[in-house]
Amino acid sequence: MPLKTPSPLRYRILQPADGRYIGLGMFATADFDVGDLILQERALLITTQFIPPGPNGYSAADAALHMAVYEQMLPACRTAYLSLSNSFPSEQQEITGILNTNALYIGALPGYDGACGGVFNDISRINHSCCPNAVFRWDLASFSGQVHALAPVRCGEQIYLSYVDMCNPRKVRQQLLLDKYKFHCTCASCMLRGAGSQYSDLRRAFIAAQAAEDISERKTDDDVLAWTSNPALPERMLVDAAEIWLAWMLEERVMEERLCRVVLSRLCKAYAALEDEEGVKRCARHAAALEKAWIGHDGGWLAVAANPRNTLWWGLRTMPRF
Ligand SMILES: C[S@@+](CC[C@H](N)C(=O)[O-])C[C@H]1O[C@@H](n2cnc3c(N)ncnc32)[C@H](O)[C@@H]1O
Repeated sequence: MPLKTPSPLRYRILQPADGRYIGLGMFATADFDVGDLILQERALLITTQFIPPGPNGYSAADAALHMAVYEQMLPACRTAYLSLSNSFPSEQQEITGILNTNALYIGALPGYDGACGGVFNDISRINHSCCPNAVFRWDLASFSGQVHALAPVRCGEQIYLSYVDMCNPRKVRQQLLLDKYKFHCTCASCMLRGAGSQYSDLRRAFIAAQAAEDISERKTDDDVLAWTSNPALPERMLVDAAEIWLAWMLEERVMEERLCRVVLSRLCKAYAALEDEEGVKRCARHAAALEKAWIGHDGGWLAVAANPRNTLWWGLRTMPRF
């Protein structure tokens, strides 16, 4: 499939003015809403060996593979590749150091079940934040990498991805980033101190714990049905709890994919059961935007937002029972 990157480009690669990041970063030159495509780009290089390597670095066979892939690149791609940053100057070959610093996870490709990584001319310039405003996804149909907004991004703001699991507490994230990517994270979340930092760690731990629970769609349906059929349970019991989960994920900018999906689905169903049309629309639109960022399309949520009264859950809590 052809690429869909908007023309002219709606971002620029610049040196961050605040000096907090090493090297360059990507900045928005337009406003983006949640789910909007910021850019789409084919990789300079794709390799079947995904980084980072084990504690002993890459084997000689890995290094030979990197060299073989590099040698197949077109000259213009090689020049672009060599101009990317290298946080591993001690690696025996520069090509491997650049790969370590810049590869993004692509996952399996048809014909190869292992994990692949890709290096990109522009996407690999995106700095890390533990409270990112964008997400990377591999789009097989166009054989390219896509970056979508995960939060509203205003013109002039820097675009960030997360390189590590954001549910970890600050200290663990910092150590992971130092070990795997050789930098001290200076993102807004890592700059929090004292009670602010403790509160952030607590909320992330809570998000991780919830995500590890049985939060399947089936469980959601069982919970919503149990609540609709028991008038003794408080009317806003389900929505109040789910709104708190959602608010914490939004405030931390930790949009844990599995948990977000279930929380928004739970909210849509509970609001429908309460005949709260605006509640369903708001949550279904949010779910549609996030799905666009994660899977490339709205996942059917726009149809729910367009017609909340058509859902199976409509009025289940408010209608008289026989
Ligand atoms: C994929 S590159 C990102 C683009 C890079 N800044 C450049 O100039 O090409 C990753 C490197 O950028 C720097 N970097 C990324 N995020 C950072 C952060 N939150 N704090 C400090 N340095 C960061 C580190 O040197 C890291 O190894």
